[in-house]
Amino acid sequence: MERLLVLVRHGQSEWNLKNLFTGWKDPDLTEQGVAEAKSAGEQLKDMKLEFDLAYTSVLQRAQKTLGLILEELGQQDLETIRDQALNERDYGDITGMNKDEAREKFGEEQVHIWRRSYDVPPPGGESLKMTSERVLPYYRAEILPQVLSGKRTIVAAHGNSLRSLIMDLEKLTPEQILKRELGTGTPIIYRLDEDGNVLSVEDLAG
Ligand SMILES: O=C(O)[C@@H](CO)OP(=O)(O)O
Repeated sequence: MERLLVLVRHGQSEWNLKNLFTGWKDPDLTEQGVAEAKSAGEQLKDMKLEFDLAYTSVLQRAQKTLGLILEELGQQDLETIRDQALNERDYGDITGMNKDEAREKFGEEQVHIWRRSYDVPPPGGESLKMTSERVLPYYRAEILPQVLSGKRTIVAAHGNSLRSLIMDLEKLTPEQILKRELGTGTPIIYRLDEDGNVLSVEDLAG
């Protein structure tokens, strides 16, 4: 039996383009983001992949990315479950701030710690560790059992919610995961064994 799990970060959003901390804010995709999502769909179609179930966050950039991918695959009516557990990490008080302006105001090092340390949250927001603490229980309770039952599953979510999942799937250390940058609209294809361990991983970013 095939146990297929595809993860994809949303295409470029308006706030990615403006270089703003986004978190739980809900900007739309840019034109480039739409193109990235369509091209992710084409890549999956070329690989002859099809899905039985989809998951996404409650944020439109992830939902629209998923919708465009499914349209390319001719699967726009696929059962889709939307859950806040898959949302981007909450950036708290710095949400909406320009990332370069934040570096000027708080210093390069502090901003790097907020963005890429494992367990230091930005003020009023979530660290990657805190993000994992909501993503992983949801993955284990809701998504994994479906994958293990043979439902080919796609998850369209966000840089940091997916990082916490990838860290767990690939058994990475905090240092390893924090160096991993996920491309917008780039699918990562996992095949799992019957216990949910990764048998193979293919990152279409190459
Ligand atoms: O702004 C955000 O919400 C995220 C993802 O774009 O940014 P970062 O790269 O700092 O994790």
